[in-house]
Amino acid sequence: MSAVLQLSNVVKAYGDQRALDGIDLSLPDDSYVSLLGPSGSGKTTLLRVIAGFEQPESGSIHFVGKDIAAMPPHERNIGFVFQNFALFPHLSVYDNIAFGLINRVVNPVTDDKIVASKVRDIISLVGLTGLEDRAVTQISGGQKQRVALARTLVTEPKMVLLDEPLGALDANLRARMRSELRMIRERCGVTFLHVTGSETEALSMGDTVLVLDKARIAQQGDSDTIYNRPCSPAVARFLNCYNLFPGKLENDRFASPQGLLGFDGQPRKSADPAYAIRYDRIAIRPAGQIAAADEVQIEGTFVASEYTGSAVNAFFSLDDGRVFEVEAHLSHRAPENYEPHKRYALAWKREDALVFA
Ligand SMILES: Nc1ncnc2c1ncn2[C@@H]1O[C@H](COP(=O)(O)OP(=O)(O)OP(=O)(O)O)[C@@H](O)[C@H]1O
Repeated sequence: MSAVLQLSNVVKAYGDQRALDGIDLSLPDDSYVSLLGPSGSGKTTLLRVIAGFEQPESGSIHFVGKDIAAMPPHERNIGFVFQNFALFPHLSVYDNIAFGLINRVVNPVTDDKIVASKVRDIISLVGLTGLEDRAVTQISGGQKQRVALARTLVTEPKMVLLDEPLGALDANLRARMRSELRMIRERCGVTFLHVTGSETEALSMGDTVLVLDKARIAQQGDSDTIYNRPCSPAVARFLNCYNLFPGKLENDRFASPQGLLGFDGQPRKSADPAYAIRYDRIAIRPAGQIAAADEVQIEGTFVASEYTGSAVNAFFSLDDGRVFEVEAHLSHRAPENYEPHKRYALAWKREDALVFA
């Protein structure tokens, strides 16, 4: 797959602080890319630099093979969808969508028939047929999101940047719009770069996931790689599905506050040593049970469980006060009841542990 966008060593600073610190990335054409990162990691800044609303201090940006560093935003052919939709409240759905087409600086469309045909195609693409004449103040949050997207797509951009596009929607609608957005993107065949603070959203939506941490790209890969093989403790921590222990390598084991923990395979190089085990790789057994030779086992006191619909998350307190989380998917086993204040053995396979050292 060819690259639609390439950034090389892009630096953007606000005063002494670097919001982007040497970003190298290459985004494939015709794909859904999720951009995930903690608050303040530089996600919005990266979108703004790509769109041309901010000028980087250094580095190059190539879009569809062209250097666009000096090109103003309206000439870039890159669409932008904001979290707050930014619709014109006094205009109808149709007029909001037509506005960008009629008023754009480059190649405005002045023929009413062409405008009508393009707007109607897009309205059908995003599923708003029948609502053309409705005021945008009289439609739902999800419909407003679709108008915002349609208004961008009607200008036929080569790429669309979406900054937390689902952030203003309630949880139910948010989940529905995730698959809608993916479908709309597939139909129009352009690359979407979607900023989100939610790891679930990023992993479920992106063909490619970019993880930004402290102004740098911490990892870029498909969802499966990011989820199963986070490249650093920072990425694992941010994914919110790994228990992490600090410590250091001691021969072929990892010395942690929970004692010496075994693992298979080679540790990944890291300045921040840690032992990581995923929440859903852990078995809960009666305390005192002997672990198998290929397992690692610690003990913890059961605190509480949280039912999430498809899974139950159980929380244990370890001897040093650390909280340890176990996730049981309900498709794998029926939910079990654990006794508060009782000790349990927590076991996992050595091969499932990830070690950074
Ligand atoms: N206009 C500005 N002036 C000064 N500093 C800024 C400006 N915009 C962003 N920053 C700083 O740059 C860093 C990156 O900000 P950015 O908004 O890109 O982060 P983000 O990952 O999008 O965060 P969030 O998820 O909270 O929206 C932050 O430390 C922020 O305080």
